[in-house]
Amino acid sequence: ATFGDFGGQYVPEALHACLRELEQGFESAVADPIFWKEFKDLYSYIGRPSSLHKAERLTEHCGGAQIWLKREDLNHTGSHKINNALAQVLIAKRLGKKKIIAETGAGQHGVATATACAKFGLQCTVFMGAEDVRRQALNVFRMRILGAEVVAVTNGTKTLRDATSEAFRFWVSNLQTTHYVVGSAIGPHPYPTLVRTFQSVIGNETKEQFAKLNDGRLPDAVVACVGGGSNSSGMFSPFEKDLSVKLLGVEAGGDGVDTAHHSATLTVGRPGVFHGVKTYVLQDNDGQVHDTHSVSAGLDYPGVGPELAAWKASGRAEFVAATDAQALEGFKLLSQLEGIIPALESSHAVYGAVQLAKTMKPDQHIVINISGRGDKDVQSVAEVLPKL
Ligand SMILES: Cc1ncc(COP(=O)(O)O)c(/C=N/[C@H](C(=O)O)[C@@H](O)C(C)C)c1O
Repeated sequence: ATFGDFGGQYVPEALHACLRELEQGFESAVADPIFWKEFKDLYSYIGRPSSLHKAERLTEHCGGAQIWLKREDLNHTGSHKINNALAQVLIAKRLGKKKIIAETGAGQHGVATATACAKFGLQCTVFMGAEDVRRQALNVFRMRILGAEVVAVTNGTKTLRDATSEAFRFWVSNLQTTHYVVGSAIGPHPYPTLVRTFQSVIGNETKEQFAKLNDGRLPDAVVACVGGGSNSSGMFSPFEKDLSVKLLGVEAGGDGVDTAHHSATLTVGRPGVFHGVKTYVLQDNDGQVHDTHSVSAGLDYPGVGPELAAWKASGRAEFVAATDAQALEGFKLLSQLEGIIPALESSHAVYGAVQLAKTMKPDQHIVINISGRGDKDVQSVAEVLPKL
Protein backbone atom coordinates (compact mmCIF):
# COMPACT_ATOMS: atom_id res chain seq x y z
CA ALA A 1 0.00 0.00 0.00
CA THR A 2 1.35 3.45 -0.76
CA PHE A 3 0.45 7.01 0.21
CA GLY A 4 0.63 8.88 -3.09
CA ASP A 5 4.28 8.62 -4.16
CA PHE A 6 5.33 7.50 -0.68
CA GLY A 7 5.32 4.20 1.26
CA GLY A 8 6.27 0.75 -0.11
CA GLN A 9 8.71 -1.92 1.04
CA TYR A 10 12.36 -1.14 0.26
CA VAL A 11 13.80 -4.08 2.17
CA PRO A 12 16.03 -7.08 1.45
CA GLU A 13 14.32 -10.22 0.12
CA ALA A 14 14.89 -11.84 3.53
CA LEU A 15 12.20 -9.61 5.10
CA HIS A 16 9.47 -10.04 2.45
CA ALA A 17 7.97 -13.24 3.89
CA CYS A 18 7.63 -11.93 7.44
CA LEU A 19 6.23 -8.56 6.26
CA ARG A 20 3.62 -10.50 4.25
CA GLU A 21 2.86 -12.61 7.36
CA LEU A 22 2.50 -9.40 9.41
CA GLU A 23 0.24 -7.81 6.77
CA GLN A 24 -2.03 -10.89 6.81
CA GLY A 25 -1.98 -10.94 10.63
CA PHE A 26 -2.88 -7.23 10.73
CA GLU A 27 -5.67 -7.54 8.15
CA SER A 28 -7.21 -10.60 9.83
CA ALA A 29 -7.02 -8.87 13.24
CA VAL A 30 -8.76 -5.66 12.14
CA ALA A 31 -11.46 -7.77 10.42
CA ASP A 32 -12.00 -9.82 13.60
CA PRO A 33 -14.50 -8.51 16.21
CA ILE A 34 -12.73 -10.71 18.80
CA PHE A 35 -9.48 -8.73 18.27
CA TRP A 36 -11.28 -5.40 18.71
CA LYS A 37 -12.97 -6.71 21.86
CA GLU A 38 -9.54 -7.74 23.24
CA PHE A 39 -8.21 -4.25 22.39
CA LYS A 40 -11.28 -2.51 23.90
CA ASP A 41 -10.99 -4.70 27.03
CA LEU A 42 -7.58 -3.02 27.56
CA TYR A 43 -9.14 0.46 27.73
CA SER A 44 -9.47 0.38 31.52
CA TYR A 45 -5.81 -0.78 31.74
CA ILE A 46 -4.64 2.08 29.49
CA GLY A 47 -7.05 4.66 30.92
CA ARG A 48 -9.01 5.22 27.70
CA PRO A 49 -10.77 7.33 26.63
CA SER A 50 -8.11 9.90 27.49
CA SER A 51 -9.69 13.19 28.57
CA LEU A 52 -10.30 16.25 26.38
CA HIS A 53 -10.66 19.52 28.25
CA LYS A 54 -10.24 23.30 27.82
CA ALA A 55 -6.93 25.01 28.70
CA GLU A 56 -8.53 28.14 30.23
CA ARG A 57 -5.40 30.06 31.25
CA LEU A 58 -3.42 29.12 28.12
CA THR A 59 -6.42 30.32 26.05
CA GLU A 60 -6.49 33.59 27.97
CA HIS A 61 -2.70 33.97 27.63
CA CYS A 62 -2.98 33.75 23.82
CA GLY A 63 -6.07 35.95 23.49
CA GLY A 64 -7.24 34.14 20.37
CA ALA A 65 -8.75 30.69 19.70
CA GLN A 66 -10.16 28.45 22.45
CA ILE A 67 -7.45 25.88 23.24
CA TRP A 68 -8.32 22.25 24.16
CA LEU A 69 -5.98 19.50 25.37
CA LYS A 70 -6.17 15.81 24.41
CA ARG A 71 -4.51 14.11 27.36
CA GLU A 72 -2.54 11.17 25.95
CA ASP A 73 -0.01 11.99 28.68
CA LEU A 74 -2.47 10.47 31.18
CA ASN A 75 -2.36 7.03 29.54
CA HIS A 76 -0.71 4.20 31.47
CA THR A 77 3.14 4.50 31.07
CA GLY A 78 2.78 8.21 30.24
CA SER A 79 2.33 8.59 26.48
CA HIS A 80 0.38 7.51 23.37
CA LYS A 81 2.97 4.78 22.71
CA ILE A 82 0.94 2.26 24.77
CA ASN A 83 -1.90 2.26 22.18
CA ASN A 84 0.35 0.86 19.43
CA ALA A 85 2.48 -1.40 21.67
CA LEU A 86 -0.52 -3.27 23.12
CA ALA A 87 -2.16 -3.69 19.70
CA GLN A 88 1.04 -5.04 18.11
CA VAL A 89 1.65 -7.47 20.98
CA LEU A 90 -1.95 -8.76 20.55
CA ILE A 91 -1.18 -9.33 16.85
CA ALA A 92 2.18 -10.99 17.66
CA LYS A 93 0.34 -13.43 19.95
CA ARG A 94 -2.16 -14.21 17.15
CA LEU A 95 0.87 -14.95 14.93
CA GLY A 96 2.28 -17.32 17.57
CA LYS A 97 5.40 -15.23 18.23
CA LYS A 98 7.13 -15.82 21.57
CA LYS A 99 9.65 -12.96 21.55
CA ILE A 100 9.24 -9.22 21.07
CA ILE A 101 11.88 -6.65 20.09
CA ALA A 102 11.57 -2.86 19.86
CA GLU A 103 13.67 0.24 19.24
CA THR A 104 13.40 3.31 21.40
CA GLY A 105 14.84 6.80 21.63
CA ALA A 106 12.94 8.73 24.30
CA GLY A 107 12.31 5.41 26.01
CA GLN A 108 8.53 5.84 26.05
CA HIS A 109 8.01 3.29 23.28
CA GLY A 110 10.44 0.93 25.00
CA VAL A 111 8.55 1.24 28.30
CA ALA A 112 5.20 0.77 26.52
CA THR A 113 6.47 -2.39 24.78
CA ALA A 114 8.00 -3.78 28.00
CA THR A 115 4.65 -3.11 29.74
CA ALA A 116 2.68 -4.93 27.03
CA CYS A 117 5.08 -7.89 27.24
CA ALA A 118 4.78 -8.07 31.04
CA LYS A 119 0.99 -7.98 30.68
CA PHE A 120 0.89 -10.77 28.06
CA GLY A 121 3.91 -12.85 29.18
CA LEU A 122 6.23 -12.41 26.18
CA GLN A 123 10.03 -12.03 26.33
CA CYS A 124 11.07 -8.44 25.46
CA THR A 125 14.37 -6.96 24.19
CA VAL A 126 14.61 -3.21 23.56
CA PHE A 127 17.41 -1.69 21.44
CA MET A 128 18.41 1.82 22.56
CA GLY A 129 21.27 4.09 21.50
CA ALA A 130 23.91 4.39 24.25
CA GLU A 131 23.50 8.18 24.17
CA ASP A 132 19.75 7.79 24.73
CA VAL A 133 20.37 5.24 27.51
CA ARG A 134 22.31 8.05 29.23
CA ARG A 135 19.81 10.89 28.67
CA GLN A 136 16.63 8.88 29.38
CA ALA A 137 17.95 6.84 32.33
CA LEU A 138 14.58 6.93 34.15
CA ASN A 139 12.96 5.00 31.31
CA VAL A 140 15.85 2.48 31.18
CA PHE A 141 15.22 1.67 34.87
CA ARG A 142 11.50 1.28 34.13
CA MET A 143 12.10 -1.10 31.19
CA ARG A 144 14.39 -3.30 33.29
CA ILE A 145 12.01 -3.31 36.27
CA LEU A 146 9.24 -4.38 33.86
CA GLY A 147 11.39 -7.41 32.94
CA ALA A 148 12.73 -6.28 29.56
CA GLU A 149 16.36 -6.64 28.39
CA VAL A 150 17.74 -3.25 27.26
CA VAL A 151 20.57 -3.47 24.67
CA ALA A 152 22.68 -0.29 24.55
CA VAL A 153 23.66 0.24 20.90
CA THR A 154 27.14 1.76 20.60
CA ASN A 155 27.67 2.05 16.86
CA GLY A 156 27.09 5.21 14.82
CA THR A 157 25.65 8.22 16.60
CA LYS A 158 24.45 5.96 19.43
CA THR A 159 20.89 7.28 19.03
CA LEU A 160 17.60 6.12 17.58
CA ARG A 161 18.65 5.49 13.96
CA ASP A 162 21.39 3.08 15.15
CA ALA A 163 18.97 1.38 17.56
CA THR A 164 16.48 0.92 14.70
CA SER A 165 19.16 -0.50 12.38
CA GLU A 166 20.31 -2.88 15.14
CA ALA A 167 16.72 -4.01 15.80
CA PHE A 168 16.23 -4.79 12.07
CA ARG A 169 19.56 -6.71 12.02
CA PHE A 170 18.46 -8.83 14.99
CA TRP A 171 15.00 -9.38 13.49
CA VAL A 172 16.30 -10.70 10.14
CA SER A 173 18.00 -13.62 11.91
CA ASN A 174 15.07 -14.37 14.28
CA LEU A 175 12.03 -14.00 12.03
CA GLN A 176 10.26 -17.24 13.01
CA THR A 177 10.05 -16.59 16.76
CA THR A 178 10.16 -12.79 16.95
CA HIS A 179 7.88 -9.82 16.22
CA TYR A 180 9.43 -6.36 15.87
CA VAL A 181 7.11 -3.79 17.49
CA VAL A 182 7.99 -0.67 15.51
CA GLY A 183 7.34 2.41 17.66
CA SER A 184 6.21 4.93 15.09
CA ALA A 185 4.41 5.24 11.75
CA ILE A 186 7.68 4.52 9.93
CA GLY A 187 9.30 1.50 8.26
CA PRO A 188 8.18 -0.72 5.37
CA HIS A 189 4.52 -1.53 4.62
CA PRO A 190 2.41 -2.55 6.59
CA TYR A 191 3.95 -0.70 9.57
CA PRO A 192 2.90 2.91 8.72
CA THR A 193 -0.71 1.80 8.08
CA LEU A 194 -0.74 -0.55 11.09
CA VAL A 195 0.63 2.02 13.56
CA ARG A 196 -1.64 4.83 12.28
CA THR A 197 -4.66 2.51 12.53
CA PHE A 198 -4.07 1.85 16.22
CA GLN A 199 -3.10 5.45 17.03
CA SER A 200 -6.21 6.82 15.31
CA VAL A 201 -8.05 6.04 18.54
CA ILE A 202 -6.68 9.51 19.49
CA GLY A 203 -8.38 11.41 16.65
CA ASN A 204 -11.58 9.35 16.77
CA GLU A 205 -12.06 10.02 20.50
CA THR A 206 -11.19 13.71 20.00
CA LYS A 207 -13.80 14.13 17.27
CA GLU A 208 -16.51 12.49 19.40
CA GLN A 209 -15.59 14.26 22.65
CA PHE A 210 -15.30 17.69 21.00
CA ALA A 211 -18.69 17.32 19.23
CA LYS A 212 -20.36 16.32 22.51
CA LEU A 213 -18.94 19.43 24.23
CA ASN A 214 -19.63 21.83 21.34
CA ASP A 215 -23.11 21.06 19.92
CA GLY A 216 -21.85 18.54 17.34
CA ARG A 217 -19.31 20.80 15.65
CA LEU A 218 -15.70 20.14 14.55
CA PRO A 219 -12.59 21.92 15.88
CA ASP A 220 -11.01 24.45 13.51
CA ALA A 221 -7.48 23.03 13.94
CA VAL A 222 -5.71 20.04 15.51
CA VAL A 223 -2.00 20.23 16.40
CA ALA A 224 0.54 17.46 17.17
CA CYS A 225 4.32 17.10 17.38
CA VAL A 226 6.07 15.03 14.71
CA GLY A 227 8.88 12.55 15.38
CA GLY A 228 8.28 9.39 13.34
CA GLY A 229 4.64 10.50 12.90
CA SER A 230 2.49 8.15 15.00
CA ASN A 231 0.71 10.54 17.38
CA SER A 232 0.23 13.10 14.59
CA SER A 233 -1.13 10.60 12.04
CA GLY A 234 -3.32 9.10 14.79
CA MET A 235 -4.76 12.53 15.59
CA PHE A 236 -4.97 13.77 11.96
CA SER A 237 -6.26 10.72 10.11
CA PRO A 238 -9.88 10.80 11.46
CA PHE A 239 -10.07 14.48 10.38
CA GLU A 240 -8.45 13.96 6.96
CA LYS A 241 -11.74 14.27 5.05
CA ASP A 242 -13.02 17.16 7.20
CA LEU A 243 -11.40 19.89 5.09
CA SER A 244 -12.54 22.66 7.46
CA VAL A 245 -10.13 21.24 10.09
CA LYS A 246 -6.56 22.53 9.76
CA LEU A 247 -3.91 19.84 10.46
CA LEU A 248 -0.69 21.29 11.89
CA GLY A 249 2.38 19.14 12.61
CA VAL A 250 5.24 20.64 14.66
CA GLU A 251 8.74 19.24 14.09
CA ALA A 252 11.98 19.63 16.06
CA GLY A 253 13.76 22.78 14.90
CA GLY A 254 16.68 22.10 17.29
CA ASP A 255 19.19 24.96 17.10
CA GLY A 256 17.36 26.32 14.05
CA VAL A 257 16.49 24.86 10.63
CA ASP A 258 19.19 27.05 9.12
CA THR A 259 21.78 25.12 11.19
CA ALA A 260 22.89 21.47 10.85
CA HIS A 261 21.41 20.68 14.30
CA HIS A 262 17.70 19.91 13.99
CA SER A 263 15.25 17.09 13.00
CA ALA A 264 12.82 19.07 10.83
CA THR A 265 12.48 16.35 8.20
CA LEU A 266 9.32 17.62 6.46
CA THR A 267 10.28 21.29 6.75
CA VAL A 268 13.73 21.04 5.16
CA GLY A 269 14.19 17.38 4.09
CA ARG A 270 13.34 15.89 0.72
CA PRO A 271 11.98 12.62 -0.72
CA GLY A 272 14.18 9.55 -0.25
CA VAL A 273 14.28 5.99 1.09
CA PHE A 274 15.07 5.36 4.76
CA HIS A 275 14.50 2.38 7.06
CA GLY A 276 12.68 0.51 4.31
CA VAL A 277 10.22 3.12 3.10
CA LYS A 278 9.94 5.98 0.54
CA THR A 279 9.30 9.13 2.52
CA TYR A 280 10.97 12.45 3.38
CA VAL A 281 14.52 12.22 4.73
CA LEU A 282 17.08 14.70 6.06
CA GLN A 283 19.92 13.94 3.64
CA ASP A 284 22.75 15.63 1.82
CA ASN A 285 23.03 15.87 -1.98
CA ASP A 286 24.65 12.42 -2.23
CA GLY A 287 21.76 10.91 -0.24
CA GLN A 288 23.81 10.50 2.95
CA VAL A 289 21.36 10.69 5.86
CA HIS A 290 22.10 13.60 8.20
CA ASP A 291 22.81 13.27 11.90
CA THR A 292 20.00 15.05 13.74
CA HIS A 293 19.57 17.00 16.94
CA SER A 294 16.69 17.85 19.24
CA VAL A 295 16.34 18.68 22.91
CA SER A 296 13.70 15.89 22.84
CA ALA A 297 14.92 12.35 22.14
CA GLY A 298 11.49 11.41 20.76
CA LEU A 299 11.69 13.83 17.83
CA ASP A 300 15.38 13.21 17.15
CA TYR A 301 14.97 11.19 13.92
CA PRO A 302 15.97 11.93 10.27
CA GLY A 303 12.98 10.10 8.73
CA VAL A 304 9.21 10.50 9.06
CA GLY A 305 6.08 8.48 8.24
CA PRO A 306 5.15 8.22 4.53
CA GLU A 307 1.53 9.24 5.22
CA LEU A 308 2.73 12.61 6.56
CA ALA A 309 5.01 12.99 3.53
CA ALA A 310 1.94 12.51 1.32
CA TRP A 311 -0.12 15.02 3.38
CA LYS A 312 2.71 17.54 2.94
CA ALA A 313 2.87 16.89 -0.80
CA SER A 314 -0.93 17.24 -1.16
CA GLY A 315 -1.05 20.26 1.15
CA ARG A 316 -3.65 18.55 3.39
CA ALA A 317 -1.43 19.10 6.42
CA GLU A 318 0.96 21.92 7.23
CA PHE A 319 4.28 21.38 9.03
CA VAL A 320 6.34 23.93 10.98
CA ALA A 321 9.42 23.63 13.20
CA ALA A 322 9.83 24.76 16.79
CA THR A 323 13.39 25.25 18.05
CA ASP A 324 14.70 23.76 21.31
CA ALA A 325 14.24 27.19 22.97
CA GLN A 326 10.67 27.50 21.65
CA ALA A 327 9.86 23.97 22.86
CA LEU A 328 11.17 24.89 26.31
CA GLU A 329 8.85 27.94 26.17
CA GLY A 330 5.95 25.58 25.44
CA PHE A 331 7.10 23.30 28.28
CA LYS A 332 7.04 26.28 30.69
CA LEU A 333 3.71 27.70 29.46
CA LEU A 334 1.74 24.46 29.94
CA SER A 335 3.43 23.78 33.30
CA GLN A 336 2.85 27.24 34.75
CA LEU A 337 -0.51 28.12 33.15
CA GLU A 338 -2.24 24.71 33.30
CA GLY A 339 -0.31 22.74 35.94
CA ILE A 340 0.59 20.08 33.34
CA ILE A 341 4.28 19.18 32.81
CA PRO A 342 4.38 17.93 29.17
CA ALA A 343 7.02 15.75 27.52
CA LEU A 344 9.57 17.85 25.64
CA GLU A 345 8.23 16.25 22.45
CA SER A 346 4.68 17.45 23.20
CA SER A 347 6.07 20.88 24.19
CA HIS A 348 6.82 21.47 20.49
CA ALA A 349 3.09 21.05 19.74
CA VAL A 350 2.18 23.43 22.59
CA TYR A 351 4.48 26.14 21.16
CA GLY A 352 3.17 25.67 17.60
CA ALA A 353 -0.46 25.76 18.78
CA VAL A 354 0.12 28.93 20.82
CA GLN A 355 1.49 30.72 17.74
CA LEU A 356 -1.50 29.56 15.68
CA ALA A 357 -4.07 30.42 18.38
CA LYS A 358 -2.86 34.04 18.45
CA THR A 359 -3.83 34.39 14.77
CA MET A 360 -7.38 33.04 15.32
CA LYS A 361 -10.67 34.37 16.73
CA PRO A 362 -12.22 33.57 20.16
CA ASP A 363 -15.07 31.67 18.47
CA GLN A 364 -12.58 29.26 16.88
CA HIS A 365 -11.17 26.12 18.53
CA ILE A 366 -7.79 24.34 18.53
CA VAL A 367 -7.02 20.88 19.98
CA ILE A 368 -3.42 20.11 21.03
CA ASN A 369 -2.43 16.45 21.37
CA ILE A 370 -0.39 16.22 24.59
CA SER A 371 1.41 13.03 23.53
CA GLY A 372 3.29 12.44 26.78
CA ARG A 373 4.12 13.64 30.27
CA GLY A 374 7.37 15.36 31.20
CA ASP A 375 8.62 13.31 34.17
CA LYS A 376 11.32 11.75 31.96
CA ASP A 377 12.56 15.23 30.99
CA VAL A 378 12.63 17.20 34.23
CA GLN A 379 16.32 16.31 34.82
CA SER A 380 17.49 17.65 31.44
CA VAL A 381 15.20 20.70 31.71
CA ALA A 382 16.51 21.43 35.22
CA GLU A 383 19.90 22.10 33.61
CA VAL A 384 18.41 24.98 31.59
CA LEU A 385 15.69 25.93 34.13
CA PRO A 386 17.25 29.28 35.19
CA LYS A 387 16.82 30.51 31.60
CA LEU A 388 13.15 29.37 31.56
C1 LIG B 1 6.05 11.43 24.42
C2 LIG B 1 6.36 11.35 22.96
N1 LIG B 1 5.71 12.16 22.11
C3 LIG B 1 5.97 12.12 20.78
C4 LIG B 1 6.92 11.25 20.25
C5 LIG B 1 7.21 11.30 18.77
O1 LIG B 1 6.87 10.09 18.17
P1 LIG B 1 5.68 10.03 17.10
O2 LIG B 1 4.40 10.30 17.83
O3 LIG B 1 5.74 8.63 16.55
O4 LIG B 1 5.97 11.09 16.06
C6 LIG B 1 7.61 10.37 21.11
C7 LIG B 1 8.54 9.39 20.55
N2 LIG B 1 9.11 8.55 21.28
C8 LIG B 1 9.76 7.38 20.74
C9 LIG B 1 10.28 6.52 21.89
O5 LIG B 1 9.83 6.74 23.05
O6 LIG B 1 11.04 5.62 21.65
C10 LIG B 1 10.82 7.71 19.77
O7 LIG B 1 11.98 8.09 20.44
C11 LIG B 1 11.04 6.63 18.73
C12 LIG B 1 10.06 5.53 18.66
C13 LIG B 1 11.04 7.33 17.39
C14 LIG B 1 7.34 10.43 22.49
O8 LIG B 1 7.97 9.61 23.38
